[in-house]
Amino acid sequence: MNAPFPDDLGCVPLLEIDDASVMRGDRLILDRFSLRINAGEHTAILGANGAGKSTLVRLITREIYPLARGDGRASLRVFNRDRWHVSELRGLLGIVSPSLQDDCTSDAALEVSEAVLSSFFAARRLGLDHRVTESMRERANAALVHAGAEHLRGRSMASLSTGEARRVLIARALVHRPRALLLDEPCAGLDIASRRRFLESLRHLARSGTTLLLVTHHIEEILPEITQVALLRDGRVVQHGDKAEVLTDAALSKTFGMPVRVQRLGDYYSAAIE
Ligand SMILES: Nc1ncnc2c1ncn2[C@@H]1O[C@H](COP(=O)(O)OP(=O)(O)OP(=O)(O)O)[C@@H](O)[C@H]1O
Repeated sequence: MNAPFPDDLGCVPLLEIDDASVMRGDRLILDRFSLRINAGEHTAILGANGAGKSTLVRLITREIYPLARGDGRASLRVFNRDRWHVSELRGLLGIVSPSLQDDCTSDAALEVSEAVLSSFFAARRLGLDHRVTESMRERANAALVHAGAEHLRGRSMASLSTGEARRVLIARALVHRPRALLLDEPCAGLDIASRRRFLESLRHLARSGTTLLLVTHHIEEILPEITQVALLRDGRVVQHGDKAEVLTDAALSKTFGMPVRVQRLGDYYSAAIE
């Protein structure tokens, strides 16, 4: 049974995954997986190729489902609820993923503002039956400004660089003023300067109150504002907690299956294979 949303979502866990097991094909990919992230705790989920990160993202976004638990209890709750209406979910958790980017950039006729506005209708494009109000346009413009993408208005999504398209997708997610953003490999395909600029824009979002859940292979992308890190390996959480306690040589070596040396560079971290 779902409880009504409390007025103060800051006091409930953003994400609770409790003993979730997920099969893909005939393989068990997430094995009795548990993770709890509190609202307001900017968190990075770090793991090697094949650790199960995308599977976890798809579990959270309900593209795939966990196996039923023996006790009948739900193994996934977002903001204290295990069932959502899509429109409610969009208002809570914005999602930026490679599959969404592929969908939007493969449509040659999709224009940037339309890509953002169509999000109000949970659609990829605006249709004849979609009534766009002035307030929706204002919110879409504000989201584009917030994501640093206002100069891209009028361009087709297919014509944008990877980094530009990523900013538009962030605007598309922000248009609902979500409490949290789930970002799956958001720096993939960006050069080092674009990556740094993009990470700075995420820092701005984090400081303005949007909780970030950043899924990545790269320790270098863990922003100063991110205080919590969960390490994944073979579909399980190796370690989860305060960044400084989790980002150690031993924990990273276990996560990546090789001797890793972690370095701290100001507010950022980096890692190298020894
Ligand atoms: N549809 C599928 N059928 C069978 N196995 C799958 C399927 N999708 C993913 N897997 C397997 O699940 C494991 C985890 O994959 P997943 O894509 O979640 O990892 P990841 O951490 O996101 O990896 P990467 O960083 O390389 O994207 C991998 O071993 C992968 O081969």
